[in-house]
Amino acid sequence: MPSFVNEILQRPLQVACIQIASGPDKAANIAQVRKKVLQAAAGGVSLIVLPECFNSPYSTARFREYAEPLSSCPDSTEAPTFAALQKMAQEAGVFLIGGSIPERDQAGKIYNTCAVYSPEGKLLASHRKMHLFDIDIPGGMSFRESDTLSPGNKITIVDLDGFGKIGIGICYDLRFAELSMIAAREGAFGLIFPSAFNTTTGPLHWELLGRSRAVDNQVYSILCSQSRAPPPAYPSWGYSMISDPMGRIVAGAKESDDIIYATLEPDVIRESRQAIPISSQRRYDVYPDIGAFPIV
Ligand SMILES: NC(=O)CCC(=O)C(=O)O
Repeated sequence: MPSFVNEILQRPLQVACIQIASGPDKAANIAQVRKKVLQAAAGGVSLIVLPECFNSPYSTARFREYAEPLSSCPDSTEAPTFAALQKMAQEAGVFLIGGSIPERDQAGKIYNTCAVYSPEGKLLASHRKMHLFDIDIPGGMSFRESDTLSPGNKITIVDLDGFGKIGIGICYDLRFAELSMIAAREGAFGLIFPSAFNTTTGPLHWELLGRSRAVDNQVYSILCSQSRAPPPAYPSWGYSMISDPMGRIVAGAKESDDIIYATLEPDVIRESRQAIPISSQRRYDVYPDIGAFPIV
């Protein structure tokens, strides 16, 4: 069981979140991301995060058209986005949390998938959005990802060599505290959520959820959103933000395109856990230990 004695974040980590809006031109979306990744990397960061569905419009009717097969050796004709991400990570020399794009499996099912690359361009892991965004708020946001997407079935924890572990979720996954808690209990120092929240729930829940996941688990939470695009595009909330383990927002964007930066500090995790020792105060004599859930 990791603790502050056995550092969960081994050294300070400089992070950037790229907040952009995607449009219908896939090649232009990829080119935009590449430009921003190289720009952020020039600032000396080691980890870059992209938003949800950055290679396509965020639309269930369009996902299949933009979907690509995922492999550790992507073909640039068949999978131009995955191939570009792999190359970008290498070119920039950073860990790259590749937001998400629609992924097509061999059976033709489509997933909302985040691919994670090492600074050498190796595919380290992939996360398929587990909780599909199906909501219907009268007079507000209605969306049904399940019309075209299939859900993933695993919690994704990635070892960033030399730093420690992170947990990955995609947007709506943020609402399910179990995913975050299990990743944190497995030793993640940070929870990363490529996102495209919306303007109905965003004002109420986005900041609340981001800060809560950080405080619940005494880790950093990193929420990277699409920026707000004019109608008829999906109304992304924006407001990418990084919260520290005390729930302080240490970097934040507004609605428009931006790159936000923060340094994640081992001391901040250690100090919050020493000051408020919730991990040793849990009442497993009263309720079950969800953090003991086996990861397959
Ligand atoms: N892309 C998403 O999963 C959106 C989630 C969202 O907006 C919410 O309210 O939850």
